[in-house]
Amino acid sequence: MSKIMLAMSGWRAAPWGLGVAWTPRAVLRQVSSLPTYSFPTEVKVVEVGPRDGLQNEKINVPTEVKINLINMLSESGLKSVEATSFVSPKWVPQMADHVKVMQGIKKYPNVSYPVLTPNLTGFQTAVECGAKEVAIFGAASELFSKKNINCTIEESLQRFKAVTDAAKEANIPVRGYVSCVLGCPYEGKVSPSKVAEVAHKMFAMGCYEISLGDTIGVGTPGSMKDMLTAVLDVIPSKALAVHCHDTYGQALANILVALQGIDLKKLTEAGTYICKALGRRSNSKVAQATCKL
Ligand SMILES: CC(C)(COP(=O)([O-])OP(=O)([O-])OC[C@H]1O[C@@H](n2cnc3c(N)ncnc32)[C@H](O)[C@@H]1OP(=O)([O-])[O-])[C@@H](O)C(=O)NCCC(=O)NCCSC(=O)C[C@@](C)(O)CC(=O)[O-]
Repeated sequence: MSKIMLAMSGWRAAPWGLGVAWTPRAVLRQVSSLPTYSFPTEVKVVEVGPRDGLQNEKINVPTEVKINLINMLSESGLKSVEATSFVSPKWVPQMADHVKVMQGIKKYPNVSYPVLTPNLTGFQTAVECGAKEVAIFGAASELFSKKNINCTIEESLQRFKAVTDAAKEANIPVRGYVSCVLGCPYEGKVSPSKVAEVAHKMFAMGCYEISLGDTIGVGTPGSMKDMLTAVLDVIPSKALAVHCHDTYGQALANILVALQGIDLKKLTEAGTYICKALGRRSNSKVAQATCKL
């Protein structure tokens, strides 16, 4: 009984509306009349715990522990493990051991180990340490950009262009993160069109994949859908990923919306689609999904 009550309260906004006879049979009838959505047949997991999780740890996690963690994650079957970030140790002391981490981990042949590189300095050091994939990280919010990487969005794009140009030369794939796609801790609401604009610029400069970050976990399935609809106007879904922090317990619901994609106009045009996705919780409660058309 309590389960039914729970389900009923959760379904109040469902398409059939309020005022129906809420018997278990009625509930089942309504569920079976829901449109059926396709789910992905393939899921790509980008494990970000060693970077996004550990960058927030207040205690100093010893380098050896990080290396062991990354090795164990590789052995677990993951194909992509974000290992560290080549950022300033003054800004993020937790990642100050990036050289040792990158040089200390076992590089399994079928696993990629992307690292964050905010500028050319970081890119060059990362490559010297053996990085074969990098990620640049921008934001759809001016204030977040300033507080995170100490420059405006426009300035960040210029720095990223230098990185993507160098990466092209070195034949190194680049992922692009856009933070604050569903809300900013400083500016509040962020418009889907701003997200689409920044994402498109990063895609146009050569990122093979754009990961859309709900940095503070304020997104909901509704805002995720609106944002993705705007971004899908300018970037093909095969090049999109979502990165959902689970701060308010919404990450899995938001990922589900991204995966279903059925209501998103570009996805409905496709006869079949493969959606690569992931959902996970790390120390910092991160979940990330990547959808491929
Ligand atoms: C971008 C900078 C470097 C600009 O920082 P800055 O202070 O403006 O840089 P600068 O060019 O003026 O240089 C200042 C000093 O930093 C050094 N420096 C310069 N670049 C590097 C580098 N790459 N690696 C190491 N050192 C560097 C540089 O050599 C110099 O050293 P000094 O002469 O003072 O001794 C800084 O703001 C920074 O490192 N920020 C990192 C922020 C960060 O890592 N945030 C967390 C990751 S983003 C995230 O978590 C979101 C994401 C991706 O998960 C998605 C989501 O959830 O939304």
